[in-house]
Amino acid sequence: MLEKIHKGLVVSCQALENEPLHSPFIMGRMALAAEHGGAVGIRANTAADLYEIKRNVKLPVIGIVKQDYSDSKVYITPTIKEVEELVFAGAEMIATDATKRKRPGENDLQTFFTEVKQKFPQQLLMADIATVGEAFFAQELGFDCVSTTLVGYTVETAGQKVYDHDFQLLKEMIANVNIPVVAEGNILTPEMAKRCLELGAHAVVVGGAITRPQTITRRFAETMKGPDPQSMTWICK
Ligand SMILES: CC(=O)N[C@H](C=O)[C@@H](O)[C@H](O)[C@H](O)COP(=O)(O)O
Repeated sequence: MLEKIHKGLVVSCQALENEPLHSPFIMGRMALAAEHGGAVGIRANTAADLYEIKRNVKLPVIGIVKQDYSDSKVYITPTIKEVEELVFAGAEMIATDATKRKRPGENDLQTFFTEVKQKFPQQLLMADIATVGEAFFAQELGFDCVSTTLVGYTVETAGQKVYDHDFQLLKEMIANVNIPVVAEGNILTPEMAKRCLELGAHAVVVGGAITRPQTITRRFAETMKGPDPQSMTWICK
């Protein structure tokens, strides 16, 4: 799979229960539209969406299950239960939160990783991380690749965006790890995606800017209301 997505666009087709497009049927069609547009892979949430997406496209899929547990802030594929669902649904790669935060049941990342590898030794695993240290630790554990998915979504990185200072964090990750680094999270334009590849990203995952019409609409509406349309703060910060 890593070869198939190399230097390409992976489109994240996700809509949670509280989002207007929540439906495996719609995600299947989103994935088809992405395939028609030139995507080389899909990222999908839940086994149900994954099944439907696989009925619609031939592209490899990075699977996740977003699941909240009361005793942990980790919600992207937090336990072996979600991993099992994705393996049986046929995910070519499975992404999981690989920050150092405690997982449900006081589990830590290393124990979880060992459990997954024992049960599914052939399964490709993507580490969703937020810092260079987490990227390095994921490599040490044996993850197949890292993705910048969680930059800005942990306490340590609150307020940060992956594109800050011309993708400084992405550059540092690429310089510090040998496994592929995927750029993901708040990649809002084709130019930003291209820049990530120029900097050495293995691939780029784009979600909201392609598959969340409510956020695309909001960006238009808010920019149109703003006093200075030239400022374009949402891409230039
Ligand atoms: C932080 C988190 O939960 N990210 C999720 C991970 O799968 C998705 O909601 C994002 O859509 C995906 O990472 C792509 O990012 P963006 O939608 O910004 O292009």
